[in-house]
Amino acid sequence: MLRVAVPNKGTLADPSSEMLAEAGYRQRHERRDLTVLDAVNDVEFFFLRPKDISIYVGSGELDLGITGRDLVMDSNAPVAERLSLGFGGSTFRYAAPTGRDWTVPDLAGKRIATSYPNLVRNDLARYEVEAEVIRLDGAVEISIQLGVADAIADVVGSGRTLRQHDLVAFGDPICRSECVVIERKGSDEEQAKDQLVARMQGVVFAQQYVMLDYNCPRELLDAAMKMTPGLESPTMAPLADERWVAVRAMVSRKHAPAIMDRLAAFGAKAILSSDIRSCRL
Ligand SMILES: Nc1ncnc2c1ncn2[C@@H]1O[C@H](COP(=O)(O)OP(=O)(O)OP(=O)(O)O)[C@@H](O)[C@H]1O
Ligand SMILES: O=P(O)(O)OC[C@H]1O[C@H](OP(=O)(O)OP(=O)(O)O)[C@H](O)[C@@H]1O
Ligand SMILES: [Mg+2]
Repeated sequence: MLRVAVPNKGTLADPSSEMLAEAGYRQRHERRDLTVLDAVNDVEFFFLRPKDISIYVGSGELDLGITGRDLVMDSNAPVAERLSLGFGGSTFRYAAPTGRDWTVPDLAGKRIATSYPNLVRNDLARYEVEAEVIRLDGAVEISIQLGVADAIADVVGSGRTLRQHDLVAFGDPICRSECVVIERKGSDEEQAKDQLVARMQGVVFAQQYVMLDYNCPRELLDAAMKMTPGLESPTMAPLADERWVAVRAMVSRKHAPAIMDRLAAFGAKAILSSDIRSCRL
């Protein structure tokens, strides 16, 4: 049976479970449940702290895990990324009080608070900067005003928390993170792993596209096909009124509103956009 680790708390927990449910897997009903057996798909899910997930997968106890790339890098566990899930995007950055132009070499001899000590130590080594790394569990942005650190290294999402504490990010991002599926190469469950990853990939693709349906005047079909080429080519079906053709094509979700505007301006009618729940491309 395939054994898969899923975040039990934090930013990545709900979207990870929702994506697995969308891919057809059974998920927990009670937030306190630590395991769920999906007998139909022959998978057991383990709900673990995101920080611990790469340790379990790296040790070979679990076959696949869902967690943040930054946490994987901090763990130094022997795991590889299989798939990016398109959510939980963040950067991991140094930050320090505003009012000065900080650079990474300025950190020499300073105290840097972080919840990701290995990630930070590895990055400082790359710059050959020696500094004291202070490990905290969270709320790292407050550590400077409380006097335990001179700078921090932490997850930046919107940047709101940094602004609230008069901190400014500096240096290249230490890591660009998002939620990923990880594996340890060489388990006995390679086929089962491939199947779960393919189903998750189907949901990731589905979220990146919408299905567009519209009616197009027959004489404008060539131009319409150029606007919505679909994957191979759009589906076309004649309407009862011979002057019109129904067109259906997948388009990228990001570009769909602009494409709909152009189709409407062009003379298409009844332009509908609908979500795709899962797909294989
Ligand atoms: N504000 C955020 N925006 C985007 N991703 C975030 C944010 N905060 C944390 N993450 C991502 O979540 C993962 C951290 O998991 P963690 O267990 O620390 O959850 P958390 O969301 O910080 O919740 P908590 O601190 O309550 O446990 C990392 O991969 C990190 O990049
Ligand atoms: O750039 P922002 O959108 O403001 O997000 C960044 C903040 O979000 C996370 O904190 P979280 O809420 O997980 O609390 P924690 O520090 O206790 O982990 C992270 O550690 C930052 O503090
Ligand atoms: Mg956190």
